[in-house]
Amino acid sequence: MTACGPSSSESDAADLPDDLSWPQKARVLAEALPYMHRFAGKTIVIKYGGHAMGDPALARGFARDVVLLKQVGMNPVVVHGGGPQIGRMLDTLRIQSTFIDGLRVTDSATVDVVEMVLAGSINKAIVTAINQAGGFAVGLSGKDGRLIQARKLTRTVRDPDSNIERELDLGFVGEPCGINPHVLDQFRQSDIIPVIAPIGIGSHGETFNINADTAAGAVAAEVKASHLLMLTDITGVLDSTKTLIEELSVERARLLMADGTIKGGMIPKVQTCISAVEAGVDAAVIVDGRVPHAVLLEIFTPKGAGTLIRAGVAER
Ligand SMILES: Nc1ncnc2c1ncn2[C@@H]1O[C@H](COP(=O)(O)OP(=O)(O)O)[C@@H](O)[C@H]1O
Ligand SMILES: CC(=O)N[C@@H](CCC(=O)OP(=O)(O)O)C(=O)O
Repeated sequence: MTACGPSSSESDAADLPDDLSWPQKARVLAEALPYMHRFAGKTIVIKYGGHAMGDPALARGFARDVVLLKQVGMNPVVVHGGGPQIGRMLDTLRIQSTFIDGLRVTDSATVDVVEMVLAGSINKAIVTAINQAGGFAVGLSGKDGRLIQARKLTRTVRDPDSNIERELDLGFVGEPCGINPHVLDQFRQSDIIPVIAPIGIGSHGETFNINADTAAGAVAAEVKASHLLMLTDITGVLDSTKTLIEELSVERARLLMADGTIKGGMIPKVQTCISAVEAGVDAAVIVDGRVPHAVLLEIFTPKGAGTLIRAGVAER
């Protein structure tokens, strides 16, 4: 390929505060070596949430982390969200939007905007950032190669007064019912980093809006990822006293959702982590994306930056 000029991968190294001496930096690198060996060849699915994307320096740091994972022999797969960005576009277009349990009720006008924002501007911004950081990213939505096949999501609620169940209609909100692994297999063999927008394709060609956490979990389960990292804008799962829970068993997670301690956008995140570890993903971690290089911290150090959920006994 003909080069058109330098990428910014070297020039933006000074984006983040430099608070380590050179010997400390050398030690960090040396300590990362065993993790590089352990995770070489493993697939790491990273869910990059809309709230974690706000700060340009952090976004550049994220892109560099992803490139570094690929460079040292891992197989990063990025699945992104963009809820706040969709919300802003809907506001501009004066389209009202409501959420039920963290899911956007999606009518036909809304699904067009969701696809435009997710598969259009956000997907391309992330692809550009990774490529600027020296990587080779390719953007896809779940429609490309029928990567994410989806069906309409149905939700039932029980009326507390009458105790009668009724079905809620969330419109074009979908749930993944099949992931085409061949598409991602092609990338695993190459230097390409896939960046996936959580748009699903229905059996009749309909477009479905899929919560990005759910999409990331389905991808992680299908590709048998070793790690699922969920980058968000909070330190992790908080208990009722607002204290960070560093390790969360599946049982306790279910209790905290039932008693309302875990609510809103954290519900699909935690449900996704549970499904992922039950499907064989070794570790699902809700990570604070506001921490510079949160991905590297989580993968290359014994002390991660959020809440770890894994089947069996969790240790950290
Ligand atoms: N128990 C909890 N612990 C932490 N965050 C929670 C909890 N319950 C609800 N939340 C909310 O979930 C939000 C994360 O979900 P969301 O806004 O959808 O993030 P993203 O855009 O990264 O997917 C947090 O910012 C917080 O407001
Ligand atoms: C069904 C549903 O809620 N879809 C989400 C898709 C984007 C998303 O999940 O983005 P975050 O990860 O940034 O929240 C939405 O419309 O906002």
